[in-house]
Amino acid sequence: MSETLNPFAIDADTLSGMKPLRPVVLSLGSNLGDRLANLQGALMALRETPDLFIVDVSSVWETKPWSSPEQAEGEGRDVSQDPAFLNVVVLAETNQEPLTMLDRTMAIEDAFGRTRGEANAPRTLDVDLIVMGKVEMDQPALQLPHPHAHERAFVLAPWVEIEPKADLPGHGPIQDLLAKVDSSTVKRREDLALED
Ligand SMILES: Nc1ncnc2c1ncn2[C@@H]1O[C@H](COP(=O)(O)OP(=O)(O)OP(=O)(O)O)[C@@H](O)[C@H]1O
Ligand SMILES: Nc1nc2c(c(=O)[nH]1)N=C(CO)CN2
Repeated sequence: MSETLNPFAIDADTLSGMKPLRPVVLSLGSNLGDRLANLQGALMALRETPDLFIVDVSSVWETKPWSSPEQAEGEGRDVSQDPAFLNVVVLAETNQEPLTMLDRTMAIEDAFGRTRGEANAPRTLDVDLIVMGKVEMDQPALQLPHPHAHERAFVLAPWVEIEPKADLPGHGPIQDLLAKVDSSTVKRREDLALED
């Protein structure tokens, strides 16, 4: 039988260059400067990121500065007097590699005046990668899933709002995780929203 030409066929080279789309969850926070404008700008920059497709954005949440239990017990910075954060969670899909995404999110932080000093210091913009599909990484530059996500109400509450059935790999359903953390530290700001 003679071979017919299929105009929709994808050749082998193209196919091997195609990377799978992975779901990605990002946490955005700001507690310095014009917090809402910083989050809005970061969302626009994410929308302009090649090969990153925004699927959903949570409400804006006002959240108390969080620090790890060790830090709260006196090792490290006392964040209790720091200004409150505004936080949102963004769901997206990407075929970028995790470290490429990290480069991009750090460049976005820099563009919004982020300075890097002490851990948990007030910041104009923080963009954390929470999960990227099933990727597991444990390098200083990038840990996936984010090692503190399961204990952070400021991540879990906005995430549950837009993806209630999600699981955090290694920890289970995010609704159950949210039930275990102190939700009195986070409050949805019904008067605020990010624009598309
Ligand atoms: N999942 C991740 N998302 C973002 N950055 C990460 C992640 N895993 C490791 N990092 C690394 O963490 C470094 C410090 O980040 P950052 O200054 O934002 O820390 P932090 O916000 O004070 O604390 P935390 O990382 O607990 O949110 C970054 O340079 C980045 O390379
Ligand atoms: N409420 C709140 N607390 C934090 C936040 C944040 O975004 N929101 N980010 C931190 C470092 O990533 C540390 N603590």
